[in-house]
Amino acid sequence: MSPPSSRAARGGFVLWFTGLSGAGKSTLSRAVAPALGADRHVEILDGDEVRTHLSRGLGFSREDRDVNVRRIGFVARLLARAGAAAVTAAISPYRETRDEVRQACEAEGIPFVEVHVQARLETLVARDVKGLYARALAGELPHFTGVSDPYEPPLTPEVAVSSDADEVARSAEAVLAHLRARGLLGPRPEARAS
Ligand SMILES: Nc1ncnc2c1ncn2[C@@H]1O[C@H](COP(=O)(O)OS(=O)(=O)O)[C@@H](OP(=O)(O)O)[C@H]1O
Ligand SMILES: Nc1ncnc2c1ncn2[C@@H]1O[C@H](COP(=O)(O)OP(=O)(O)O)[C@@H](O)[C@H]1O
Repeated sequence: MSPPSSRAARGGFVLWFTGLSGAGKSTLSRAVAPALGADRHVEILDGDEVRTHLSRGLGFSREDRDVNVRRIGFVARLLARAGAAAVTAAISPYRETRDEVRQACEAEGIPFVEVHVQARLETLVARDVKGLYARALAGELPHFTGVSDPYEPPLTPEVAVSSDADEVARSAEAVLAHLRARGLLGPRPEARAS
């Protein structure tokens, strides 16, 4: 196994989006991904997609969510160890479990960047892309995050964006600016040219 310094030289990191269903995790992960890939491989581990493959059969109890989040964290860590930008987009509602994944990454020298994608419940209910909030509010979906199940927001995320207040491009730029400031991304293309 190679030492952490050579991993860091290849530039792998974990970019972890967390937030309620419909807050914009997938949208933002897709928006930032092209900018991450200039000099490294990029993979997106999307909650919905993971649940059709890696976590097929898991439900939404605390135990099942924790298994799901730990699996996503494990795969993200392997990808980052190999030099990729591993982008994750799962609700990941429990602080302790997210922090466990963070610690496992940081123990190996892998940067872990947590992005809280905030949105007011009323915005999500109005959006209701999948019709799940209507069902949850009608009592038809028990354990629905933010309605009938907990969501523990990060206390000190590296980046917090609000999809109520900001356009996708502005939120994406906030994430990319943080990555640049950390030295995880090259300069903007126009800055490089000048
Ligand atoms: N009870 C309940 N609570 C929350 N979400 C539910 C639930 N049932 C189904 N869904 C759909 O599953 C998606 C969330 O899966 P995740 O893997 O991201 O959740 S978790 O991190 O394990 O908590 C989530 O997708 P996103 O909207 O992409 O977040 C929902 O579409
Ligand atoms: N500022 C914004 N940031 C992110 N998504 C937004 C924003 N404004 C509207 N949306 C819309 O909200 C929805 C978010 O859905 P999605 O990205 O699948 O959320 P999640 O992955 O968190 O469940 C999309 O339909 C997206 O177009």
